[in-house]
Amino acid sequence: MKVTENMDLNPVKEQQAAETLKVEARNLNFYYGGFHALKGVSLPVYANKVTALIGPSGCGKSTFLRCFNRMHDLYPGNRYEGEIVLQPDGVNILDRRVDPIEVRMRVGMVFQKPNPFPKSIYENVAYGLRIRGTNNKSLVDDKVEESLRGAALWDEVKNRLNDMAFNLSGGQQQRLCIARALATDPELLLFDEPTSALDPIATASIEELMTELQNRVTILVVTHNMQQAARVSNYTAYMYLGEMVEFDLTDNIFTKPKKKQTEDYITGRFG
Ligand SMILES: Nc1ncnc2c1ncn2[C@@H]1O[C@H](COP(=O)(O)OP(=O)(O)OP(=O)(O)O)[C@@H](O)[C@H]1O
Repeated sequence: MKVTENMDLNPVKEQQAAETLKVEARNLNFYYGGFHALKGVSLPVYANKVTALIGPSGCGKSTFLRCFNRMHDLYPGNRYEGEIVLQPDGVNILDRRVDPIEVRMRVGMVFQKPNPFPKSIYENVAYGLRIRGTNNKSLVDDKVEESLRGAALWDEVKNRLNDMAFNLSGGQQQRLCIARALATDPELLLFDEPTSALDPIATASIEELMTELQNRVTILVVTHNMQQAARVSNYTAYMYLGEMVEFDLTDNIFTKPKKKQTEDYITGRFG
């Protein structure tokens, strides 16, 4: 390779430049009433990659994640400023004119504790399709199977689709919630500490699933577990007191962070 004077030799920048942006937070501020919880946060989220949000308790990870599907709209007094731009259409999903229900079809969410609806396994997965008005039985059947396969649950439940979802184990319930989120073909999946209520075996299967799902969806995950961030993510963002401190390739964050604050956190000296 011929090196010219102006050539950017920073491999991180080169790698990032080669990625496709799926969604980008731009100078995002968020307020719970009078409390300023997110302060000018910007973050690129690259398509078909896993991006992990880490940081000490209370730094705003969950608050930030919930902005991506307008979940804060459900409570009065909450206020966003700034933009979250979803590609490829460049729509600012925080724009009041954008329907939050439509946003939630494109941006799915999986919570810390598995939260299946009090319905059958089948109806849990079919739920989003029914909201969308898809009622054709064979279409719904196909989508339910495809989503359960996508969540690596099909083989375990194919003969008991009419059982209540609560009869499944915790790990199976979490995979069911992932299948439910996948059924509407989301472009972005948000995971809020998805394994903190699970045992190590169920945790490993969810982590494996996240890696497989990258082929079809972009993932943003909040985790307290730094080993998990290191195992599953391509990019990591470190937050502190409502601000974005550092964002980089996960390998760099864990081996050569640029900011001392990040280094102190990942080495366990603080937080
Ligand atoms: N509904 C709410 N009303 C007012 N303040 C809130 C609300 N939810 C969270 N906060 C505050 O916003 C800040 C960020 O909280 P958040 O839950 O986003 O942090 P976090 O990094 O996800 O924490 P943890 O890792 O403990 O889950 C905290 O100071 C918290 O007390």
